[in-house]
Amino acid sequence: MVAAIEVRQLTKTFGAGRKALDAVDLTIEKGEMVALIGASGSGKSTLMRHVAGLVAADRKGTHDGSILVNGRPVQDKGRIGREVRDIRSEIGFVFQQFGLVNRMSVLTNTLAGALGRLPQWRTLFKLFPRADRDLAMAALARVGVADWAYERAGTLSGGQQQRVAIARTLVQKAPVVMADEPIASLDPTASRNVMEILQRINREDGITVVVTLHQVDYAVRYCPRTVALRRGRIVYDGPSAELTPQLLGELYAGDQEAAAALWGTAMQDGADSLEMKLAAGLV
Ligand SMILES: Nc1ncnc2c1ncn2[C@@H]1O[C@H](COP(=O)(O)OP(=O)(O)OP(=O)(O)O)[C@@H](O)[C@H]1O
Repeated sequence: MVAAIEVRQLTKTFGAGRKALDAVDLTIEKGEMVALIGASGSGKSTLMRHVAGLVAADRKGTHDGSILVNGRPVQDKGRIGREVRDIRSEIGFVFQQFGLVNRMSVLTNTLAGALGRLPQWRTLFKLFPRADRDLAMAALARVGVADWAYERAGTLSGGQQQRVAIARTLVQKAPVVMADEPIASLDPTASRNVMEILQRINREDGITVVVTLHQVDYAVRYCPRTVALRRGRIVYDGPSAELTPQLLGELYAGDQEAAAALWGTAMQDGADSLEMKLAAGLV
């Protein structure tokens, strides 16, 4: 079976020789829900941008540096593929800051997901076919914000706006959703809600979901598999359930602040958190 995302030997150097990504190999099968974790600056967003074909990897060196999405080449040896716009239409993007047009209605923002498959004259006049309007309303109902369909997007709470962003990917009919820190600006309740919706579209629709997270506890709770990055290299790729404070302490040895931050809220609310931190060598 063709993988949803296949990254081979991807290396990206910025500026004076600092590798933001260092020979990254990663295969994500269709229908998986994968967390991408790592401290600030570990390369999560850079990897996402490469998969989206927004940034080209290094050309030099011995690395192959290729990325396929649904078997189609996003980039190869530092060159962005010719079909990249078309491939990108198969990826739904969700960002930390929602990426909605605040002054437009929630419904119009959701319908924007259909733009890629409509002729330009329709999009210019915002003439969306009935089927897409129905699809958008159904998507908004699914994420629980249908009652706000005719409100301006900017008036919604952060959690509601993020749900609209997910509804937009449903209208896009994207088989792959890449969510870059979708809960970083949200409170715990809204965060759980957004993660539950991502989990639902993964389980019910078979949509492949890749989500970057700062905190491991959300990865453990919602994503069967976690990929951990450190300084541009994959230091863990396996079941989220096997991630323990001890293991994180080992993975991020010498960077205790990063390990402690990644363990995050799970550390804060357990009565045994000090013991756990001690066990992990974090204090
Ligand atoms: N356009 C750029 N020019 C120069 N350096 C960059 C650029 N983009 C990213 N970097 C560097 O690449 C490294 C990885 O950054 P990246 O944003 O991917 O990390 P991240 O894991 O997503 O961090 P965060 O969790 O803070 O978003 C960092 O050292 C960053 O400074």
